[in-house]
Parts: sequence; structure tokens; C-alpha cells
Amino acid sequence: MSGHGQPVPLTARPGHALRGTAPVPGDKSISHRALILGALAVGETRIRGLLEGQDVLDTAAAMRAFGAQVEREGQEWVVHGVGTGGFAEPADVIDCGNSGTGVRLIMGAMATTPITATFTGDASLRRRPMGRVTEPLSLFGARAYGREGGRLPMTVVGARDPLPVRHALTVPSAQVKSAILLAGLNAPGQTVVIEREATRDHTERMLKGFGAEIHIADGPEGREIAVTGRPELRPQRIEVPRDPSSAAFPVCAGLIVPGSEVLVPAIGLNPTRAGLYQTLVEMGADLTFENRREEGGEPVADLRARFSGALRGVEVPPERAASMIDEYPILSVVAAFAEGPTVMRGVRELRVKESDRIEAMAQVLRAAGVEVEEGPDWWIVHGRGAGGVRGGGLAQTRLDHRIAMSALILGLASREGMGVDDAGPIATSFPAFAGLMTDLGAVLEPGDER
Ligand SMILES: O=C(O)C1=C[C@@H](OP(=O)(O)O)[C@@H](O)[C@H](O)C1
Ligand SMILES: C=C(OP(=O)(O)O)C(=O)O
Repeated sequence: MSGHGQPVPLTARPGHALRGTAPVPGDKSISHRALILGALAVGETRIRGLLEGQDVLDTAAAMRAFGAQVEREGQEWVVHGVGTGGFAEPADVIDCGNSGTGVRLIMGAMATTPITATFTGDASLRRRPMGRVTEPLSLFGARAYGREGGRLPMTVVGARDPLPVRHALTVPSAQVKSAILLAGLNAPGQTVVIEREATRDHTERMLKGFGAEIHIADGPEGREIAVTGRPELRPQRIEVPRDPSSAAFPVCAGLIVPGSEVLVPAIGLNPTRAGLYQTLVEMGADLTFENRREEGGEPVADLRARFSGALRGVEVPPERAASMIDEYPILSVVAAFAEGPTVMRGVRELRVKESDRIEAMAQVLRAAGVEVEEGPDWWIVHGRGAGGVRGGGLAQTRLDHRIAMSALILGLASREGMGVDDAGPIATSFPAFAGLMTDLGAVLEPGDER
């Protein structure tokens, strides 16, 4: 929903060790895809562990608007799909709230069906670029009419006689890749997407599960993903693993709050998502991966994070960026508590997320007494070592859940704490965040007066 209520100020108080188990919610990326592919299958898809964050609830509402039935039945979500090409024309504007994934994947899913839909979102989503999806979707024959710079609100007119497409991504984006693959489902013949850098592959994995013909091979320009159009997707039972991007917050808090030991069970560790954890190990984190196993086709482990008083700054390889793109804000917080600089390059994409995440975190870190340098696609955090971060200040969360959670974790580990002007956006991806952190022993108080 684009309506954003009253701001919810919240303050993190320092000086309390975090101990216990933190069961984080279901994976946001997989949850969106389960609803969308469920809506495109014929028959009943059942989903367990769906993230009930606002981003995903907005996608559920959108799938209803396109004609699918989506309901919660006890612990499961049940989707009655309409089949590829079976989307009905929505009677009203589709409001994707704060969710880039929601709007971009849904645009792809409807772009090769002869219907028209108008999309909007909150003030953050209305600032984000949509040309990156509507340009490749125009190759199928779809047309898009939006505001200056390819911004929402935007009307997409689906192609009447779609053509299959072969397209090399110009940005490393799983959202763009997925939009093209979903559009390809209703184009005759083979649609091919080529990616130079591997981005999260949940769409490919789930398409296979639903019975689509999908081939992945390394070609001269990169990874080639080919999907054959007009399959009859078979409904599935889906278990959504817990979200590694949400797990990052209690794990990183455990590493930097003195005296902590936090267990975060059953976290999805798909290699296209696990870059943060590799980076933390390189920084010298006391992080262990227990009970490694497979659940629902995804690698999973229990993560144990213990306070690590001697973290070292590192240079994060740019080719790792896609596998941890949403984790740079919280990594920058850990970097502040490490010795020496942490260098992050090849991260231009951070500037077009829910906020400009380099600028947003630079402001938070500087307010807390941490030196940050930045350029168009890089930034460097000069770590102050354990106990070296003053904290203080009031973070502007800019409608960005990850900035809000990162600033609060910084506050818990700092000397003076940290307030955020609005913790409301956290509900887009991790509604239970404050409760779960409080259960570990964190002190989070309403209000921002310090
Ligand atoms: O496909 C997805 O589910 C996502 C892809 C990433 O965005 P980009 O594709 O824009 O990199 C990521 O930032 C987002 O949180 C989820
Ligand atoms: C970038 C994110 O989400 P989205 O693009 O779906 O809004 C995120 O969750 O960090």
C-alpha cells in the first residue's frame, strides 16, 4: 500500500548483551515468486512459511486483482492460479507499496497478456527507475507509459501477439531477469536472458519446480537462461526458507554487541544470496554454520554468531556484490566496529534501492562518529574497532527498512545508542524485528528523545 501511516520513532539503547534464538521470517524474494508463479499455474498451490511482510501482502493483493484467488488457511497460503496468459485486466490501480520486486516481477508477468494495468507505489517506489524492466518488456511488444525518467505511476499495455526475446541484462538485477523470464512464459518459443554477473536464481529454481522448460548454460557473454513459452505450470507445495537478508540483522548484532551469542536457525544459504556471510568470516567473525542441509531445494544451515571483538576491515570483491546487495547497509555497521577500512566497490545499484543506501548509511555512520568516503559506485567505512563507535544522533530512515534496522543495530552496539525517525518501514520485510530483538535482550524504546 502506498499510504504510509504516522512515523514510528524508536531508540536503541546500548549496553545489553544479546542471547538466545532468533527465528527470522520467510524469504521475501521467494515469497513474491511463490505467489506470482502460483497465480500463473493451473490449480492450487500451497505455501508454508510465506513472509507476511507488507511487500509480500501487496503482491498477494495484486495477484487477486489479476484474477487469482489468494487466501490464508491456517499456517498455509493457498493460491488458485489462472494459468499462463490467464491474467484478467485489473479494475483498479495496482499499488505495490514499497516493493521494487513486487512491481517489477508483476509487470513482467502481465506484459505478454493483452490487458492493461496501471501501477503505483509509495513515495520511495515512485522514485525508483522502471525503464530497466519496461525497455526489455517492449521487445516482447508491450508498451509502458510512465512519468519522466520511467517512474511510477505507470501504465503497461500487454502485448497482443508477443514475440520471444533474447536479451543481455545491462544491470545486474534479478528483478529485471525475472521480469523477462515471467514475460517469456506467455510468448511462443524460447526467451533467453543473459547475465554477466550471477544474481539470485530463485525464479529459475522455482520455474523448474512448477514444470517450466528452463535451460541454463554458460555462453560467451555470460550465463544464458532460456525458458520455453506457453507451458502449463503445475501447482506446487512450497516451503519458504527463512530469509538470509533478515537473518543478517540478528547475526551482525550478535557479532558486535559485547557478550552476545545468537542462534539464527534454518537460514536459506543459496550461494546467490550468501555473500555477506563469507565477508563476515573474512573479517574474522566468530560465525559458525551448523547442521548444513537442504530444505525445499535450497541449502540451509543454523547460524551461530558470537561477539567478535577483533574484527578486521576487508575489501569486498565487486563480483560478490549481487550476492549480498541488500546487506551492504548492515555490513557498513559491522565495518564501523572493525579495525581499519572496509572497501566496497561495484555497488552503484545501492543508489537506486528504497533509498540511496550509500548516502543514507554515510549520514547515519557520520552522525555516530564514523568516517565514511563515497563515490558514485563505491564507499569506504573507516572502522573504529570494538567499543570505538560513539553512536548518538537520529537516523533518517527514508522509507527504507534496511536503513532503519541497520541504524538500530548500530545503536545497540555503540556507546550512546541511536534513534530512528521512523521504524514503520521495517514491516515491509521483517514485521517481527523489534519483538525478536527484544526477546534476545535488546532494549528498543518508543520515541526518539535520547
Ligand atoms: O529479485 C529479487 O527478489 C530481489 C532482487 C534485488 O534487487 P535488484 O534485482 O534490483 O538487484 C534485491 O535488492 C531485492 O531486495 C530483491
Ligand atoms: C531492495 C529491496 O527490496 P525491493 O527492491 O523489492 O524494494 C530490499 O529488500 O532491500
